Amino acid sequence: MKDFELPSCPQETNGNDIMDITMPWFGMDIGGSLSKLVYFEPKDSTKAELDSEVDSVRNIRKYLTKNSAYGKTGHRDTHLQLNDIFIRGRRGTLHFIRFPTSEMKNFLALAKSKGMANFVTTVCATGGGAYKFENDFQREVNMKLAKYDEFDSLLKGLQFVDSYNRKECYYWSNPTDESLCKKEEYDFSNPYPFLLVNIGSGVSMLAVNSPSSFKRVSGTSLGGGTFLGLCCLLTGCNTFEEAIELAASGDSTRVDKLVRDIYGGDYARFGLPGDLVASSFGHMNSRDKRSKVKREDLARATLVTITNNIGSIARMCAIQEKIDRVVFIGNFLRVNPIAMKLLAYAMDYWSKGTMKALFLEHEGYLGAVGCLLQYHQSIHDRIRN
Ligand SMILES: Nc1ncnc2c1ncn2[C@@H]1O[C@H](COP(=O)(O)OP(=O)(O)O)[C@@H](O)[C@H]1O
Ligand SMILES: CC(C)(COP(=O)(O)O)[C@@H](O)C(=O)NCCC(=O)O
Repeated sequence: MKDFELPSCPQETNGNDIMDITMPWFGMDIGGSLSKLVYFEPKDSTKAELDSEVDSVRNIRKYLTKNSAYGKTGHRDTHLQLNDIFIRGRRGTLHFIRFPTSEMKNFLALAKSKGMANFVTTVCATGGGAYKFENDFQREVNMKLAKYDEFDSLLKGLQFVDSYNRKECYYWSNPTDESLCKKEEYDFSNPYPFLLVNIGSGVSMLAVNSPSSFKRVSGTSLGGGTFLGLCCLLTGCNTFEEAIELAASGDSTRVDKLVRDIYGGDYARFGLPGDLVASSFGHMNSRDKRSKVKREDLARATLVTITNNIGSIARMCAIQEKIDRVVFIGNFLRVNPIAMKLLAYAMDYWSKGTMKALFLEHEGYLGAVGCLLQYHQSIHDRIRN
């Protein structure tokens, strides 16, 4: 286990003093679709520390750790909880909480009602929402946001989480054979270089060469937000979970035009197999085919279209950067084995086995973790200087 040598949790009070007291430790990643909140709960507090803990802080800790649902839309992913984590010499538990960014107003009202405004004067935040909602945090709950870049945060979070969780990184073995395809652990202790593909609302691709050296090489606006948006339009579904459930029992070949629908079989000269999608949604110009298609088929075709497009761009970026390991993260992959297997298949098949698709258990929370770590580092630096 690696202690990242971060400071204990000093907190700026309203009087701008730096105090080392037991306060809630948060990292927030406010994305285009979901807000991710990571909460570090110290587990090594002395009796004196616990006795001196103010009621609001105790109430916040209890509220967050005893519940797994907050209001109608907030969730704690209890299966992702990490115990025995060391941050700046403090031992504790990391909790992972998410809510739709569209609920930010309600989140701020809840934070206010729990007395957060009285104690936590600065919260570390990353993602576009750290900029967009900065004034709302200040106005509604008197909180300052310490803002960190989302890609710096992602990479710091990735290194930290992977160093703690032996089972963090995995791949899908035998991706070209559905009956043999299964999830396997991957030793990511020697990771560089790798391509990081963050599939959030949109998609960003980073070539990562060392812990501190990366560049954003590409991106696409056809991402997780596009999948959900199109699925809602085409099927009338309302949630990501519903969209994935529909897709799981759908048949995309009733929607997509395949190579064999055009060639009658493979297009052998250029190695295009008959079951390859030639034209996504290509059948849907036919009134007859439209009349037979089900919501499930449309959801599946949407998922396949978006995923294959991301896989194809990722592969081209990996070739261009001469990288053979591609790590896919972001909440689009949450409860989404169909997409992961498709990406694993695409990387393996088109690279003739030379490229590997990797995945991470805390796929959607890396930015929030990294942001929490950076906040502690910067406070540490401020105290030292
Ligand atoms: N409960 C959910 N609600 C909304 N979108 C979800 C949910 N679970 C997974 N997703 C998917 O995750 C995407 C957002 O991923 P995320 O990594 O959180 O990105 P962002 O930072 O842009 O919010 C959504 O566009 C959607 O495809
Ligand atoms: C603007 C973003 C970095 C925001 O991140 P997100 O909230 O989607 O995770 C991302 O949506 C993105 O890279 N979009 C693709 C832009 C493009 O390269 O076309």
